[in-house]
Amino acid sequence: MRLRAPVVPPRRRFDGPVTTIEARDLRKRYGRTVAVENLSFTVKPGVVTGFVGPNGAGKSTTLRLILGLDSPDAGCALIGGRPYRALRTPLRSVGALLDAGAVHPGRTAHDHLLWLAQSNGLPRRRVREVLDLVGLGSVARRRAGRFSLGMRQRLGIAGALLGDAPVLIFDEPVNGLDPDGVHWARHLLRGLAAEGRTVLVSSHLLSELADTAHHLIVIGRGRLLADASVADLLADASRRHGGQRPSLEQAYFDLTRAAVEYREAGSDAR
Ligand SMILES: Nc1ncnc2c1ncn2[C@@H]1O[C@H](COP(=O)(O)OP(=O)(O)OP(=O)(O)O)[C@@H](O)[C@H]1O
Repeated sequence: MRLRAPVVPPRRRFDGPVTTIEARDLRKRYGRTVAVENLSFTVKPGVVTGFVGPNGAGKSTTLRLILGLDSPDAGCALIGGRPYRALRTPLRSVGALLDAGAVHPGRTAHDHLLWLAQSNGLPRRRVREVLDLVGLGSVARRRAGRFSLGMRQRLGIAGALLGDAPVLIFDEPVNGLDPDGVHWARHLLRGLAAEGRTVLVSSHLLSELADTAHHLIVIGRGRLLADASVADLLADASRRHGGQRPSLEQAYFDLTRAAVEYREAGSDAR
């Protein structure tokens, strides 16, 4: 089914607290596999920050550590200076889309969001608001099990927006969206940042972020490779390529070339 592209609402200045996401010397290993090693960065409000790296770089692990779904072996992850598990109203503090498939297939889109809203003390009216915002208003009473991948993705985005949080984290948000949907999602993410929110978007495909992100955090083999604005990354790459104008993709390949293989603990003396 083809959904009408939802209208991105006019910008409003977000008047909630200014909040950052911080990773401080994060380390996580699974057996001999290094997932994340000495990883530190700060994600600031007002811009879309892309979180990129090759497959197996440690992006999902980092997001799970930030969202308190896993515990680090060392270091810490903070949202507004607190670990996720210490947040008193988590969904009002941080909205996240990690796995769009994590919806009971027998529940309607409306009931899924209502359940989320009620279990987080959020007003019922937010359900209708976010359904309209993501363009699912007309299929609100349809069971999520009958949704296409793109519709499930929109439902996941709706869940992340439910708490009107100052911090938003999206893992592969355009996965399964058609070109209209991708265009809409880009505007949505940029709009949320323009409202003054902190927006972190993870992807293993730079092309998905090239027109969206203002700033990039690049990781490979669990380590930080770059934490810079898109403009600075392009300027650096241009210097490396003798003044030519390389694409952002070329800049990314330069950074990640040596980091595309998985690594076991102790197998690399870097
Ligand atoms: N629960 C786990 N048990 C064992 N190894 C794990 C576990 N979770 C992640 N890993 C390993 O940690 C490394 C980092 O994985 P992670 O999923 O965080 O990377 P990613 O950057 O999200 O990759 P992708 O882009 O493919 O989703 C990989 O080598 C992965 O196999």
